[in-house]
Amino acid sequence: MVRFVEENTKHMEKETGNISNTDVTTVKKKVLQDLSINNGGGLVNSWVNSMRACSPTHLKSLMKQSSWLTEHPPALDMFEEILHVSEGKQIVMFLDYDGTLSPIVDNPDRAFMSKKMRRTLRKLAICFPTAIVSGRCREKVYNFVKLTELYYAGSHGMDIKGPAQGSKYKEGKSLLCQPATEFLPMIDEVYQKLVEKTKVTPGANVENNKFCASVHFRRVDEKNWSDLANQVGSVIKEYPKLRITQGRKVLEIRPIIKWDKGKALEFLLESLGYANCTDVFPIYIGDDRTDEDAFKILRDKRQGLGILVSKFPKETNASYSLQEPDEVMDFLQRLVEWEQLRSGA
Ligand SMILES: O=P(O)(O)OC[C@H]1O[C@H](O[C@H]2O[C@H](CO)[C@@H](O)[C@H](O)[C@H]2O)[C@H](O)[C@@H](O)[C@@H]1O
Repeated sequence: MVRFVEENTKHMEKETGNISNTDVTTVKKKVLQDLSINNGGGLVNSWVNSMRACSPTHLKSLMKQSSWLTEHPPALDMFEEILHVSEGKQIVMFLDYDGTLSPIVDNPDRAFMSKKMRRTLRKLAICFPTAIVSGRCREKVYNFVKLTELYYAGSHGMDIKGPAQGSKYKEGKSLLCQPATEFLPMIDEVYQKLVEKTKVTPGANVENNKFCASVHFRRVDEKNWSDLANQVGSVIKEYPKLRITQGRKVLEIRPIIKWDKGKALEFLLESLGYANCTDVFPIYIGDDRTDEDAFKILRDKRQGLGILVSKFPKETNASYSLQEPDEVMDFLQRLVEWEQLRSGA
């Protein structure tokens, strides 16, 4: 196990140049977390247990809703305060897709966004630079959203593209960032293997997200979760350059490079000309564990704010909460109305 951790850490060093001791520790921690899935046996259950632990009933009993809401107040109730702290700063919007703009559904191919949400997003993108940051591949999330005037960061931020047209925030040159292109053949290969390996598990579904892959547990009977996690582990253990992270009833298989939704947020702010600016106010709204990387960046930098979409108390680096996509839409709509009033548009 030690050798595996060392090899992955070395690989990270190669990928990212010189990294600090803190980074090395973080990577080792990540690799060890991955190993708890990859090594099979009793360890594979740690992921399944973690997924169960994330279930609403368990979370409810762990944390009291009322004290959680005190720590992460509803963003709609705090709207005026949020506007107050953003005063004089350029708001930049970052939005996750699944569970934030569209409701969580059993079939990932049917996670449609409402027309009203699309209309709101279109107006939002006129008011502020707006990016969608998703675990899905960029093309897929674009096909759901269908707005050319937005920035899209697909595959957990590993595939970033600027607006095709219609955005007043568009840079002169076209923006494209794909830090994991060398992994494309590997992800393709792993995707095929995962499809083959998991087909014995009823309800399992593997999604090819271009620079990463998702194995869905949502339609799998809970008694088969350990089997499915074992199948995934048995494929991934042959690929030390890949790691596994957990989303909502999904395992995400991605390159072990130092890139995530937080890095994507930083990259986009820099591309928009707001690197190290004090007069920028990024707002990131997301519902997933993978959004925590972005919430953490904002919290650490004391810049802007993160809003977690959740009906139940959860450990989070976000400052505020919204319960569901309908509340996200109300929040975005209020932002639009406020900006239109403010700018006299
Ligand atoms: O970053 P996101 O935009 O939130 O994408 C994360 C994953 O979202 C999708 O899966 C989730 O939503 C599905 C549809 O509602 C649901 O069936 C699944 O259980 C959720 O995990 C998407 O299918 C994945 O590829 C994304 O990685």
